[in-house]
Amino acid sequence: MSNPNNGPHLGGKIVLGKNQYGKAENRIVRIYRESPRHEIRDVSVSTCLRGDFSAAHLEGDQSTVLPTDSQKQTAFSYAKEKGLDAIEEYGLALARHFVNDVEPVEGARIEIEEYSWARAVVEGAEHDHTWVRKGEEVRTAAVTVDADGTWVVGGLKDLVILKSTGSEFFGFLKDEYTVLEETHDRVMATSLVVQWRFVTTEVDWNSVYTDIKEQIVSTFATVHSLALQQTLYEIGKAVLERCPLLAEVRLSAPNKHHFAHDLGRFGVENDNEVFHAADRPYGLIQATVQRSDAPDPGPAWSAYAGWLS
Ligand SMILES: O=c1[nH]c(=O)c2[nH]c(=O)[nH]c2[nH]1
Repeated sequence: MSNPNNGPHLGGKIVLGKNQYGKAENRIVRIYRESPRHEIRDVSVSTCLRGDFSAAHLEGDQSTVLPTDSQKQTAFSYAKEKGLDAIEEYGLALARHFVNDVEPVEGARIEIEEYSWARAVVEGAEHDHTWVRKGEEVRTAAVTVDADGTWVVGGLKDLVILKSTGSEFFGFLKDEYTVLEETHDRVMATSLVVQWRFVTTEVDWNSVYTDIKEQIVSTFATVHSLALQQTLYEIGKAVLERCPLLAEVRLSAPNKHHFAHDLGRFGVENDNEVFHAADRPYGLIQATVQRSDAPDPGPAWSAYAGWLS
């Protein structure tokens, strides 16, 4: 085909680049019903296999391809066989299985989200087998296993948090387009995504998770914020100080702007009491906080969903 452009014409050989495949977002609910007081776990599990799958791409030869359906079936069966308590532990079991027991698989990544449920309170008592969905945050885990090692990243997302004072934003750089007014008292709100990289798999996953979440919330509340950037750094620092098993914390925070609404037009005073909660656009502030001696992250952050974007 002729190239109508005057730019460079490339004639190199076409080759297959990086590739991976798996079953995304298996929605698995596990009920523990050994006693009348049932337990529930509710997760979304994505499996992803890495290795030499070039024959499938180049020749349509499936002899090394473990179907994504088999990966899905394994994820469901492991919810019974291995149990589904800490999502990090369950992810480790799945990843190790694919790498150790399925011959062509050189690496596996398991990404999990957990949706939490609280026992319904009926006539003043917690019910044995009815729950209401907790909306507070989604717990996350990403486990990678390959020939070079094992990496576990824990985390949470959708933690919507707001403070009604204790936040300022002033002294910022100004140019001819700057109209933003300085403030010494504003609402600060965000929906936090925080991920933390472990340096070991010898972890009491659930209690560490509880500690980290508590630290995130208390740091957000108690740091007098001069910017969301500073708050993120302080959260990352406090989490690392609290948990020596972590090398690195990554944070992403949309600045959910709350603009004091102009009531002066109606002769009504608005002393930081009535706000327009704007949903977009939003500032998006992201930061990594790590120890100076953090080991190399390897493929810890090499995500499955969104990998090609
Ligand atoms: O905490 C903030 N950081 C910014 O970088 C920024 N930019 C902005 O307009 N408002 C804010 N707030």
